[in-house]
Amino acid sequence: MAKPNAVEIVEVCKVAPPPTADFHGPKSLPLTFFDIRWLRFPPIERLFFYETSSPNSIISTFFFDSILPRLKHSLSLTLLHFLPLAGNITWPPTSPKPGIEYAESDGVSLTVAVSNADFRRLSGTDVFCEAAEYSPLVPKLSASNDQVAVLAIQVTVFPNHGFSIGVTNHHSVFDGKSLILFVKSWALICRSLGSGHRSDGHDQSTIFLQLPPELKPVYDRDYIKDSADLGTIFSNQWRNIDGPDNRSLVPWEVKKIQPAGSVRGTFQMPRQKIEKLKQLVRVEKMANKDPIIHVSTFSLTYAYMLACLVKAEEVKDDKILFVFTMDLRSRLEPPIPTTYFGNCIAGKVTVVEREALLGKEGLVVALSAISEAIKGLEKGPLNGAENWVTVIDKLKASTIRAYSVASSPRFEVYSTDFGWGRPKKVDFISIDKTGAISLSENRNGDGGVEIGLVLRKHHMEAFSSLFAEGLEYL
Ligand SMILES: CC(C)(COP(=O)(O)OP(=O)(O)OC[C@H]1O[C@@H](n2cnc3c(N)ncnc32)[C@H](O)[C@@H]1OP(=O)(O)O)[C@@H](O)C(=O)NCCC(=O)NCCSC(=O)CC(=O)O
Repeated sequence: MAKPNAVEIVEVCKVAPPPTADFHGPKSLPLTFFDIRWLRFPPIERLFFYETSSPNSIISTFFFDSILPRLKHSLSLTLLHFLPLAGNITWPPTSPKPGIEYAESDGVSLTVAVSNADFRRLSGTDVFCEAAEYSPLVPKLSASNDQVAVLAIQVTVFPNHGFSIGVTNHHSVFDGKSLILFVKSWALICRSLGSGHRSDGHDQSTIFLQLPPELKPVYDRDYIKDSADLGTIFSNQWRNIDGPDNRSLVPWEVKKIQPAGSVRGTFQMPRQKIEKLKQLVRVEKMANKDPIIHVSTFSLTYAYMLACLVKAEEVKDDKILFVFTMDLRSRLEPPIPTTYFGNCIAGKVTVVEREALLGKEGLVVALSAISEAIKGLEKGPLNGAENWVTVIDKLKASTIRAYSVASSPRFEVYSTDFGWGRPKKVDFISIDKTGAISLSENRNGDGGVEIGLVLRKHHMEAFSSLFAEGLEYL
C-alpha cells in the first residue's frame, strides 16, 4: 500500500447467526407503509472511529488477533436477536408488497480493510477533510433488481492508531432509532464477551441470549395500523415510478448535491450557547408581543444552522426547503413501544423565503417555520401520509436547495462502546449524497449538539466563520 490514503480490502465474509441456536427474531418480516415509503432511498452510511492502544503488541496485531474476532463473534450472536438484518428485501411477482426474507445461507456482509490514511485527521475536527476520503471506509449494500441487502458492515484498521466501523443500511427496513438499537446491542454483547460477563449481568462466557429491555427489538407489526391501506398504495406508486410494473429494489443513484472536492466539517453547538439563544429568542418574542413558539435544543440548532447556511452557500433560489423527520412512536394513538423495530417516522417539508432568512430576523423566521411544522402534528401525525412517496419522488427531481436533517442527538451515538472505549468521532457519511445536516449529541457530554456537514470548501469556510461569529457574542 504505497499510495497515501489507500484502503486495502483484506477480507469480505458473511457473518451469520450461530447455526444451532434459537432465533429470537422472525425469519421473514412484512414491510409496513412506514417502511415501503423509503423503498428506493439511497442507503444510509454511518462511521464510528475508535482510538485504541495495545499494551503488549502493535495495534494491527492486536486488531487481527483480538478486536476483529470479538467483533465477528459478537455480531453473529447479536443477529440472533436481529435476524431480519441478515436477510434481504425481496418483492416476488406474486406479492403485492415487498418484504424481508432471511434464508439459511444469508448473513451480513462484513468487509475487513487496512487504511494508511491519517486516522487523527479523519477523526478530528481541526481540518476539513475531503468528503471522498471517507467513502472507502463504508461498505456498499449488495443490490440487484430482485433483492437488496438490509445491512453491510466494514471494519477498517488504521495501524498504530485505531479502527473504524462503517455501517450501511437500507432505510426501508429501519429508521435511525432502530439502527442504533442494533448497533448498541452489538456493542453491549461485544463488551460483555471481553469482560466474560453475560449481557444480562450473569457470569457466563459463551452464550448471550438475553438483551436488556431497553435494547430488545419489538417486531410486532400489529402496532402499525394501516386502515387506509397505505402499504398497498405506496407499493403501487413505486411500481409506477420509473416504468410500469417496476419492482426493482435497486436504490436510487442520487446526483450528489455537493460536487467532487467538497469537504466534511464538524461543528459543536455548546449547551451554554443554546441556553443563551433560548433566552434571546424569548426576549425578542416578548418585545414583539408574538405568541411563544416551540423553542427547543433541536429547533434552535436547526434554525441557527439554516440562517448561517443560506448566507454561506449564497443560495440563489427564492424559496428554500426545510425537511426534517419526527419520531412517531410516542405520537401514535395509542403510542407504540420505543423499541419497536422498523420505521416509525414522518417527514415534514416547509418552504421559507430566502430573503426573510437572510434578514436580521433570519433565526426567528427559521424557528417559526420549524415550530409551525412541529405544531402541524396536532392535526394528526399521519395527516397527508398518502403523499409521502410522491413527495420523495418530487424532492429527488427538485433543484431547489433542501436542507434536511439526518439522525438525532437523542440517539446518543457517543455512548456506543464495543469494549475499547467511547468513539472518538461518529460521522454520518451519506450526507455527502443527500446534502443533509447530521445531528448528534456533543461528544464532550455537555448536553449540546454536534453537527456534521458536507459543503464546497469555500462555502464551508464561510459557514465556519458565520457559525463562530454568531455564537461569539452570546
Ligand atoms: C420532531 C422533533 C425533531 C422535535 O424535537 P424537539 O426537541 O424540538 O421537540 P420535542 O417536543 O420532541 O421535545 C421538547 C423538549 O423535551 C425534550 N424531550 C422530549 N422527549 C425526549 C426524549 N425522548 N429524550 C430526550 N429529550 C426529550 C427535548 O429534549 C426538548 O427539550 P430541550 O429543548 O431541552 O432539548 C423530535 O420530537 C423528534 O421526533 N426527534 C427524533 C427524530 C428522528 O428520529 N430522526 C431520525 C430520523 S431517521 C434518519 O434520519 C436516518 C437515520 O438516522 O438513520
